[in-house]
Amino acid sequence: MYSLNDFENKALLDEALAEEVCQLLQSAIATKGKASIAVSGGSTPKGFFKILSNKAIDWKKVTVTLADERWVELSSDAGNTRLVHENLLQNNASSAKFFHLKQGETLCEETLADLNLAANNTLLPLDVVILGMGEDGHTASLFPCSDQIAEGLDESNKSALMMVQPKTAPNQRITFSFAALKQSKHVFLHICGDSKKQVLDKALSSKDIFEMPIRAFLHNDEIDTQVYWAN
Ligand SMILES: O=C(O)C(O)[C@@H](O)[C@H](O)[C@H](O)COP(=O)(O)O
Repeated sequence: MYSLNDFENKALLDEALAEEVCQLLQSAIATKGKASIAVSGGSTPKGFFKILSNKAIDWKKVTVTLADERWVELSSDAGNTRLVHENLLQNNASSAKFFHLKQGETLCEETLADLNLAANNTLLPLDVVILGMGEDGHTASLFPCSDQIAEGLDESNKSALMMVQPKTAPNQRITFSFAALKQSKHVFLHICGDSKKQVLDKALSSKDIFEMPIRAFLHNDEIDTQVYWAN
């Protein structure tokens, strides 16, 4: 299921989302002494990252990771790691821990097994996940038409992290599976602009998750996806 939170503009959305996430991370820290959050890359979240980075959170108790990453050099503009370092892991948030999804040179079975173990030991289930959405209805790197989409959307998938080779976008990816993301305590979908609203409306209008993987989050009764949208 989902709730739509709409805002007059992007700046108001970024403020509200950062405040909500701040409270959720503080509450997780108060309850269990630590918190974890997975964020998305892309062009949408930069303003939100900047505001969140200034929030008074005990950031050294927070582990930040990405919902997905391109398997490219960490310094590359094509990846999300640099974006997160330059915009979120700044100011107060510079003391947060960062869980790198790209570790090692090749994305082989052994690398994935190590990463899955480390993710299970350090940050899963996530307290907060902020998803983005592509024009084709992909979220994280769960791309429709990729050979890995059945595995990616399989609710009983034991692998939290998996390899995806999109057919419609560049770079091999590593992504959290739907099975892992759906365990997150709080799920947000952060989208801006008219065209994304149209994609959202299309996603809400029918239920085929393989056509639009974001539907897996919007139509699942066990997930309360908070959609944050501004024009
Ligand atoms: O790294 C990424 O690209 C993502 O995690 C991806 O799922 C993204 O969130 C959407 O493609 C939306 O991207 P935009 O914000 O650029 O529209």
